[in-house]
Amino acid sequence: MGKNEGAAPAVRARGLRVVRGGRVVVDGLDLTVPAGQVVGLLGPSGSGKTTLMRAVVGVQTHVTGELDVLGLPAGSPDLRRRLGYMTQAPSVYADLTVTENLRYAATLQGAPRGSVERVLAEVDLAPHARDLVATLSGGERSRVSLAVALLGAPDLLVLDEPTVGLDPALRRSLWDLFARLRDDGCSLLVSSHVMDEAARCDRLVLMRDGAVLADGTLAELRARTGADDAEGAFLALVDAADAAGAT
Ligand SMILES: Nc1ncnc2c1ncn2[C@@H]1O[C@H](COP(=O)(O)OP(=O)(O)OP(=O)(O)O)[C@@H](O)[C@H]1O
Repeated sequence: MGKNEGAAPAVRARGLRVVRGGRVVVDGLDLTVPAGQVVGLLGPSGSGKTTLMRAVVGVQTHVTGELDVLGLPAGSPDLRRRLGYMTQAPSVYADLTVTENLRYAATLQGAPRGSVERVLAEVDLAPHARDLVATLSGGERSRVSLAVALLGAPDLLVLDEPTVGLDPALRRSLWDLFARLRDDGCSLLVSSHVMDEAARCDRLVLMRDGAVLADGTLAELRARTGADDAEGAFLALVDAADAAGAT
């Protein structure tokens, strides 16, 4: 039996609604993300991916409807140590070394001793442990942010566009890491607007205008639309939704 069999879904939303700046940006969203999978949250810029992730990790205000994370209401104090979140903006100090950043974050999170060395190895940054973050490349810097999110050995990792701006080899090594974390029992929700990353996900959630356009495996979405890839499936689903809306 798999580690996550019978486990509560990683995320379960019913009628989720979020207002930002006086505007409804997520409207009646229903979604179930199973545990123990790498789930890709895909959609164009402004479709609500970041807003949904912020609601999941409990930092978004003006959220109504039902939202459960690992079987508990989003924002529950008990979830704090079970979630890892990597935002689009770097969450590390440029004037500290990689290790200093991680030690500081580990203290704030109350992460166990030894977690700094563990995450350094996980994101392949041990050779840069003593380097100032200011001297790292963009890809190395985003791996430091990822390492911070991994410090508490989270059950659910929420990553907002972690591969943006990275070269193809680095993107591949990060997706390999996500698969390893999944194999160790972690659930991952990873946003991207690069549709070709869909092939690395166990399951996809396609978002548009603050709602879920479709969700399923890439094979299911391809079969449903007759498209060759995620981008084709997304466009076919947009056309179908527009045609349904026009009638
Ligand atoms: N602080 C804010 N105040 C008001 N509206 C906001 C705010 N942040 C985002 N929005 C709006 O909410 C909507 C959803 O934005 P969100 O950042 O969730 O989209 P996204 O899919 O993550 O986009 P991207 O891929 O560009 O990050 C957009 O229309 C955006 O303009």
